[in-house]
This record gives sequence, structure tokens and C-alpha cells, in this order.
Amino acid sequence: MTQEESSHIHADDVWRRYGRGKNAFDAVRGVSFTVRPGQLFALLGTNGAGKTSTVELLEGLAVPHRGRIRLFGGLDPVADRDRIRPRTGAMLQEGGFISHLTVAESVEMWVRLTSRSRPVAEAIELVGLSHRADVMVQNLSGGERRRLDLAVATLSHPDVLFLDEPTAGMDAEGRHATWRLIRSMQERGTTILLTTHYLEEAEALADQLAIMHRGRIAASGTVSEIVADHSSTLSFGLPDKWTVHDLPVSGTAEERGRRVTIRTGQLQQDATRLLAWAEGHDVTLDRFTARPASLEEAFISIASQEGEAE
Ligand SMILES: Nc1ncnc2c1ncn2[C@@H]1O[C@H](COP(=O)(O)OP(=O)(O)OP(=O)(O)O)[C@@H](O)[C@H]1O
Repeated sequence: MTQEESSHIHADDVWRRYGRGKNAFDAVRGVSFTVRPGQLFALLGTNGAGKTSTVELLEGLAVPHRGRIRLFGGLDPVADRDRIRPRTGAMLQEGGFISHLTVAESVEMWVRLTSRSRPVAEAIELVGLSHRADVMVQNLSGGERRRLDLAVATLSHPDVLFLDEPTAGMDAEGRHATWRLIRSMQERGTTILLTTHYLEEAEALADQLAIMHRGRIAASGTVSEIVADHSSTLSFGLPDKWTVHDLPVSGTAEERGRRVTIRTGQLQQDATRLLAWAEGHDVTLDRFTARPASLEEAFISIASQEGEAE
């Protein structure tokens, strides 16, 4: 079986172009990835990186300028829309609700259009909007509106769920409740593709992630795989008698005050050597810490490197 056939979402060298002639702009430039059934794939990126443009292609709302997208092992998002639709859920774009209907009435309307839907009250409860059920959509806050979008996206138990910035504008409690809902969808076997600006959201939820920058995927893999390419940090205070030149480490050392920071691609080896050296020389390394790169550091470094390259 090919990667495409065994996947729920497959994008191969996908391009999206806005405008024509000298006004043409390629917002998505040769993006490829595969999401296997049951996986949660997070698309991260800087502002304007092309995340929404990509998700719209996956949802069949636009046709790629170049390249190929297949859902469920071989269906085309546009040509096979009728077969795909009952099996997918998506957060609505702007204008998906009638502003003078209440939350309950809006969900009711979508429940009628959805096969195998949860009951209205359950859908509203799941996204924490029960106390706002009788409020008109036009009077919801940004975060509450996002919760309503999410209620509709998760009405049925879709095989594939597209979530474009599902927690944008939500408070911390809303974000965590949304994460719980997303995890429960995943436990039921739903394949999920989400875009987010929140690195901790990707870290908390994603099996695989891709970092987009200026239309391209700059890095992809698990969180560990992505951060592995970036420097880890050793940090400690060094007694006056010693300088960084005495230390047996391979990474680059920087001394500020008496505090030393070492950036290294070999965290375990350098930490082991350093601690053995300290033991042998009877040195106390004050407040010693050793930590791998965070996703945030990897993200910032990718974004700035790519920026320099262009
Ligand atoms: N209809 C359009 N016409 C022309 N350019 C567009 C259009 N829609 C989006 N773009 C441009 O395409 C690029 C990618 O936009 P997109 O909304 O996909 O990015 P994004 O990664 O979702 O950004 P953000 O994180 O800021 O929401 C941006 O430079 C944007 O200005």
C-alpha cells in the first residue's frame, strides 16, 4: 500500500496561488505531508505562513495551483466532495452563523443538517457554552464564538476533523477544555489536523507537526525530532578560581557574571563530562541545569534562519 493509500490526509507538492500575472502570489509553495488514521497533525507557523491557505485546500474550498491532495486514501477534496463531506468536520469560516439566532438555535440548525449528530444540549455543554445558550451569536465574545465553531465542527463523530486555530482568543480555561475535547475526539479514532499559533498547544496535542514559514514547511516530525536539531543548554555558576576555558565541553560557552551557559548538540555527553570534571576538581556547579531546546526556541530559530535565507 502506498503512503497515500494508507493515509487519511495526503498532500504532495501542493501550491496555492492568489492573483494572476504580475500580481500573482504563491502563499503555499510545495507543501507535502501525510497524516495517518487516528493521528493528530499540527500545522504551526508565523503570521501569513500559509496555514489557513493550506487547510482550505484540504477542505476542498479551493483547488491547488499545483500538486495533489487526497483524503481517505484516494479521494479528491473537490471532485469527491459529496463522499468526503459526511466523514469530515470543520470549523466554520466567518459568516457560518446567522447573527440574530441564539447559540442553541444555531446549533439546532446544524444538528438538523448533520447525520449521526450529538444532541444540541450535549454539544453546547461540551464546549462550555451552556450558560450562554440563549444569547444571540452577535453578542458572543471572540472566544465564545470560537467555542460555538468548535461545537459545530464536533457535532458528529467525523473520521477527519480540520481545526483552524481552534483556541484563538480563548481564555486558559477554555483552551484546556478544548484540548480535552480534542483528545476525546482523538481517542474515538478521529484523525485531526489543526493549525495553531500556540506552541504549547502543539506540544500538548500533536503526534506529528510541521512548522510553516513563507509558504513552505521548514521543519517537520515529532516535537523531539524537531528540537533535536537545535542546541540544548547547560547552565551553572562557576567558582571564581575557574574560567570557561577550563571546562571539558564541546559546545560554545558564554560567561555572564559568574553564570556560564553552554549551548551544545551533545547534551548528555557534555553534561556527563562536566559533572565528572566538577567531581574530580571538587567544584560545586551552582544551580546546575541541563535542558533540551524547547519547541519555542526551535520555532524562533527556524523563522529567523529562513528569514535570513530570503
Ligand atoms: N485572498 C487572498 N489574496 C491574496 N493574498 C492572500 C489571500 N489570502 C491570503 N493571502 C496571503 O497569503 C499568505 C498566507 O495567508 P494565510 O492566511 O494562509 O496564512 P496563515 O499562516 O493562516 O496566517 P495567520 O497565522 O496570520 O492566520 C499571506 O501572506 C496572506 O496575506
